[in-house]
Amino acid sequence: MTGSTTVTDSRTDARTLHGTPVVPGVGYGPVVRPAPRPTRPDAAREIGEDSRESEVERFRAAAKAVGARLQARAALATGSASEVLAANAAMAEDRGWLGAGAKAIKGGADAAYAAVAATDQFVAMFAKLGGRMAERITDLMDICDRVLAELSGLPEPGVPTPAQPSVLLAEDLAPADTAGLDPTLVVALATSLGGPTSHTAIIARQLGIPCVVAVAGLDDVAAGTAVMVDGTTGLLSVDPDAEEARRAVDESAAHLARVAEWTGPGRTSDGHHVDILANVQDGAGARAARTTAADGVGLFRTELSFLDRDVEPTVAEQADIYGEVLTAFEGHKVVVRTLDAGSDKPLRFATHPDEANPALGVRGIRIAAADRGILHRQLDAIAAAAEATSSSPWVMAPMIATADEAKAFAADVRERGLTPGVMIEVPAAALLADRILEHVDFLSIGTNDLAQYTMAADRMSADLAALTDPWQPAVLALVARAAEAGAAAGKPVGVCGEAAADPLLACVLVGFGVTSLSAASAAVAGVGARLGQVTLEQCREAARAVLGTAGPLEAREAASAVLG
Ligand SMILES: C=C(OP(=O)(O)O)C(=O)O
Ligand SMILES: [Mg+2]
Repeated sequence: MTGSTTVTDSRTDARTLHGTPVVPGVGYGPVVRPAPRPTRPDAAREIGEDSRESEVERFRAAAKAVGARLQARAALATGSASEVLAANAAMAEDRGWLGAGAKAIKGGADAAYAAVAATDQFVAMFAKLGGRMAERITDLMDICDRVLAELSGLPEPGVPTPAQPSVLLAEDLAPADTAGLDPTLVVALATSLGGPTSHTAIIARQLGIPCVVAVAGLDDVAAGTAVMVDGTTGLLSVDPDAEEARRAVDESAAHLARVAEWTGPGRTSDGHHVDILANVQDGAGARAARTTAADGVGLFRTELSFLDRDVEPTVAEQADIYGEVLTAFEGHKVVVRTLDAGSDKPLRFATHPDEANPALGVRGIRIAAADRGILHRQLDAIAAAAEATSSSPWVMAPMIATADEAKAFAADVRERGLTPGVMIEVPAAALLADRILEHVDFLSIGTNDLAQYTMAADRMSADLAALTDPWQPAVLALVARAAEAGAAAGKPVGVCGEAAADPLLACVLVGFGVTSLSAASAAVAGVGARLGQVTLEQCREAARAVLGTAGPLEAREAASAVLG
């Protein structure tokens, strides 16, 4: 039940695939695909004594080619992406690492095995040193894979950096892969797996790359084929008419440019104020969000800053990172979420290992139940960042299920002079929102997980994408209940899940009584512009209408009928 089909466009005879649209916009170009990681040899191939010198040369030449390629990319990239690529290029030609490889070859090993042996040696050393050195492990393993691929004549592993604007197709992408994408070179993105709230979708939205997920038949589209991805309709056309495709890209860009002219503040056409905020994951994201009309940050996903860490960052390191976001939005509202580790966002230093069912396991605030120290150190870091930047961030906990959890969290937050709130993303919390509000100052509804847990459907599953649709009336009924509890208590209730990034649904949420909408930077203007076209009464009428429907399609239609 994917809701995805394959049809033939009779006008162009192009093959059209259907998926779930997640980031609006149209991109057209040749397909690039991530290359698989090479298999690491676990035993050496014996090299005869008289061939060892040339084997050393082969090893050095492969490392040099990898370094040169990374260096060339660094020269084309800008900002931190360029710095990271240059540092990795230097690592490929590190004398210590090359020396360790050459030594293994002189001992009789082949170049591929020597690359792995040298890497293992340095990985062990970096792990022992810890801190910043330990963070280089992933980079070094990546260099090793690239050298192995070069030695075997295979394409470079991982997401390629295309030479021309291209469309990236993949099964699914890790957050680390998508975070480094250059939107001028990857003009659209489509995956065969992943739901509308998967992190591929979230990061694509942050980068403003048109994106469609859960596309059936995608795996059959070969690299190099010209495709057009429409992130508004969810259609992917294979080999479309080139002229028509270019026209569609231009029209979509013109539409997005008109929307981008929206400058805020967030309000309905009759002046009802709604905070339109941005979701960010680090300082760079916050600085980018600052260039939009966002009134502040409604969700700072702190865990995304630490996906590549093996060990918990120190309080000082954390404070620096949080301070960057606070500085970018000086004088504005910033809502910091404490670590939401586990399940689809595993952190090596905070995730409970070996769980049969991680989405229902020890994730989010539940980690603090086992290790309160990790939460306290993070709150200390947020308090230190607040003091250093003279700001007053709001702080919220993910995955709260009970009023007692909210009470304990609020006490820890207030102790540090900060404002406590919680996320509503577990149905139990939505149902008892009134009792939770006795302890905290605000709520923020995470519709991504709320949909997952309400519908008992994995948010990462392409097969279940129709169930995790935030337009599901059951999910919306819980949102309405939490918003009502907030209105009764006179406390703000925001939405920071992907529902807030859908301009039509955003109006419905306002109709429920939601006081702020937080979406990826790329979605801010679209949401603000749409809200400015409707009255508060229209939003309320649309909200009443969707609650009377039986399914997401009917709910969308009911809202469109009222909101236009
Ligand atoms: C905002 C949410 O949190 P995340 O997507 O990071 O789990 C959510 O669940 O809606
Ligand atoms: Mg969540």
